[in-house]
Amino acid sequence: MSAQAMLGLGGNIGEVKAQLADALRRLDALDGCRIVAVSRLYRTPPWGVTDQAWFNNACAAVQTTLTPEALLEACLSVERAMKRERIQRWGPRTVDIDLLTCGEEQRASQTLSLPHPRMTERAFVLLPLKDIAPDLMIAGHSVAHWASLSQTAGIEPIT
Ligand SMILES: Nc1nc2nc(S)n(CCO)c2c(=O)[nH]1
Repeated sequence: MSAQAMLGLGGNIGEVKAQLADALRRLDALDGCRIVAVSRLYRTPPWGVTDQAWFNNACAAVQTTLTPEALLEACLSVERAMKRERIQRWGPRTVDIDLLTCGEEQRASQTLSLPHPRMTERAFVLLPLKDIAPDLMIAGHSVAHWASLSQTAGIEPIT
């Protein structure tokens, strides 16, 4: 059984563009995962902890035969392989991979919430996601609609 999942990728330490490209290559190389679309890269103001460097963000679509739980573990394994350090919650990071959606799956556990609970509030997710899935429905509205409501001040595509 195959489904399309959406990932949010970001970072604000180091050569982020190269790091995100490496993360996507690693995901694409995993059994049961195939990257089928990647958004432009965006420069975005930090959300959450605001006194930190601006981020680079992108979104990717993955065709996958993995369960949501296995896909989450695959994303965490790529972060570990790239030595992503979790220093401070919502603080600076080299590379971060968020599982946003996985087909029509819904989850609400300690380890996994699907769709991602904050994705409709985050312009750094919605703008890249609109590049590749503008008509994806989240909580009754399209990604394009959520993006039109989001605070996009200062967010620019880099690529
Ligand atoms: N602009 C921006 N702000 C963020 N705050 C957090 S936490 N993160 C990590 C994503 O969960 C980001 C991010 O990727 N981009």
